[in-house]
Amino acid sequence: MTSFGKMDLSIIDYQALASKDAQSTRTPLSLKERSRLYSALKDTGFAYLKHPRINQATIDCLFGHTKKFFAKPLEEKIKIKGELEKGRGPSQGYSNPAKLAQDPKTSDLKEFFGMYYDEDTEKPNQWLEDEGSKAMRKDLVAFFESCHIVILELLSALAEEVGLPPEALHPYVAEKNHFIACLHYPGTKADAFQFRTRAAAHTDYGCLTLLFNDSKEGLQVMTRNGTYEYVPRIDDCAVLNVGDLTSRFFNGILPSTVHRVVQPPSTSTDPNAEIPSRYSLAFFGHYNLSTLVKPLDALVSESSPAKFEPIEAGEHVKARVRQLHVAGHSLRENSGSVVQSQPNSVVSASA
Ligand SMILES: O=C(O)CCC(=O)C(=O)O
Ligand SMILES: [Fe+2]
Repeated sequence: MTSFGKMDLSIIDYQALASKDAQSTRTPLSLKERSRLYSALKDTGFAYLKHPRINQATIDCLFGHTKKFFAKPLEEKIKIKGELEKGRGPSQGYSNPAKLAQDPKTSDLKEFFGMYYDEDTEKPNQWLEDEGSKAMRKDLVAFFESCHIVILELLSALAEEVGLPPEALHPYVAEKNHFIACLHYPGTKADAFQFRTRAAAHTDYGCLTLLFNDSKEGLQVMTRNGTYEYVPRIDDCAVLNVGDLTSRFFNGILPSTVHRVVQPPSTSTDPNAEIPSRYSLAFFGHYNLSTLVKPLDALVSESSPAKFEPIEAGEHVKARVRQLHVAGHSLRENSGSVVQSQPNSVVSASA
């Protein structure tokens, strides 16, 4: 197996970033952390976010719920199978690309449970009815609310860094159009990774993503020179990354970076070796569907013209979801331009 290095991402302290003094003024420490956030995201599109209102005990408890959920028989889980006509999209409820996608031979080696804002009564989430699922719902709803507050704080920091008022981007996430994916990458033989990945190379398509992993690794981020590096999990930290639409708002200054999930490092490549399962929890912050996303005026000038045409957030997300659900695996924007032919990339998987 090709050996990959580790990515040296900045660790941003969320509590410092969010802090204010007794007069509700930003402390020097907060201002420093806010500008560190901006430069980290500008460099790589990724950063670690330490203590983001959500502690390790909460994450462990959520993993407890999702482990129980995924351990249920497939017949039970597909009672809430994600389907377009059942709600807001094909991933609201249970999805299993590895078994149920149109092309299960190249699809991601994963299954997941997805939910939107739980108070959406028009297109409600799908839940199983047992006691465990009720507890999972309650805790995921609380997690959703905490992540929403974190997204507001991060957006205010990014807005201020480019000279805008802190609330400038807040109206665009007011509808809480966010999406949570509880992910399970089942244990498998190493052989399975020969032509497939746990999550094929992709960018996230929305606002900002907060990702919480268990101790099993395998997340890789593409560097500027096109190679991949591992992003190991760090205790009490979420992995934060920029989605396509925030990248467009910031005229490409903040990149929406390609990433993927491959065979964990330091596991055997013997085709018969058992590779342990992995769980992760992704909060995909999203803009309201009707938000018109175009490079912020503050970042556009004669010397640095707009790099993107305006696009409606909902249209962009819909187009990406369509790509994803035909193939059953993640595809980056303009997927034809994934030029690497790394052993585990989407290119070799589908060639
Ligand atoms: O599970 C992970 O570590 C990353 C998953 C991911 O990138 C995604 O679902 O968008
Ligand atoms: Fe992702």
